[in-house]
Amino acid sequence: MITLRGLTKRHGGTVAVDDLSLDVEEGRVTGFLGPNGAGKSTTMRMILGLDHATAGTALIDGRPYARLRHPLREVGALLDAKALHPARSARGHLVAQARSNGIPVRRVDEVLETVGLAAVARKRVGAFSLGMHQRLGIAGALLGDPRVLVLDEPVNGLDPEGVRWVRELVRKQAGRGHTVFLSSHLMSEMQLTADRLVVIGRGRLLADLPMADLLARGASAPVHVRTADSGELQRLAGALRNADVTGDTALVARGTTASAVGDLAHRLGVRVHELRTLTPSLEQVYMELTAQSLEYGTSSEPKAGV
Ligand SMILES: Nc1ncnc2c1ncn2[C@@H]1O[C@H](COP(=O)(O)OP(=O)(O)OP(=O)(O)O)[C@@H](O)[C@H]1O
Repeated sequence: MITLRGLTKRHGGTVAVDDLSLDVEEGRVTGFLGPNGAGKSTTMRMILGLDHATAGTALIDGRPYARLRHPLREVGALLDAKALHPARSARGHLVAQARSNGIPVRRVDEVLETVGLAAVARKRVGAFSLGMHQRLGIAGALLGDPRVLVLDEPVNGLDPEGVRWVRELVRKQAGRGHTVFLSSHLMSEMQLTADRLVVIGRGRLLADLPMADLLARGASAPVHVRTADSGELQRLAGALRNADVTGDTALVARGTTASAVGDLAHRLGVRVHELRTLTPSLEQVYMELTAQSLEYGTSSEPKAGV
């Protein structure tokens, strides 16, 4: 379990992390979301003892990182996957990490196998692709089979198979009762991976909820409609204030409800062949939640809804 209490980090006049208190519990995957510059990496660096907190505490199973006897056996981390010596081999990196943490070297070959790098174990890391760097970073995090994993954008640069592999890996770790805390900007992937979400903006906590509760908090779920023919669809689309036509006879309406759309279709004499409330996307809910706290936002106007 990771426990943050009043965790704060200031860089001169910039408050990177602002009085953050939360528990990242074992047995589940907790997603860590926030716009660029929200303070996710800084929070993770403080958990891992790489940045000193200006105020507050970050504890791993009740102790600060600096007081862990065998850090790699208690917490595995992936922060900046590219920060590796380019001339060393993948295996060389992991062997050095294993030796300095009292981990048997045979574990290195196990994790290289787990992350799919066994065939390139003796290649120079300098020649690795971004995806291979990520896999090697994850191998390092898994080396000590720790009960806590802190992963900063682990799927960054991975192909779809790699993304899915990370998802299955972290779900398996949580299934073993381990604590997984991971950040990502890929909302659709986060929706599939995380049980719980922590959202921050400008260093402050915006939400700390189970996934289902966060999705339910969204303004409204989109409504899918299919009509009998395209002319009727056009009539219905013209009468809705916020609708995306998704096919000849299909549209998705936002900011409304299935009953309101059904009533409207009835009034217009539009024959509805399908009417369904869709699960709101995490992306949509996240965008609404963080709209006020974008450090580098664009100025597009939010759409009016009916
Ligand atoms: N060493 C530093 N000196 C000054 N400011 C810093 C330093 N490190 C981070 N910051 C600032 O702290 C804030 C939080 O940065 P951080 O990298 O933690 O955000 P993030 O949520 O990880 O962003 P991203 O999604 O872009 O990785 C930003 O405003 C950043 O500019």
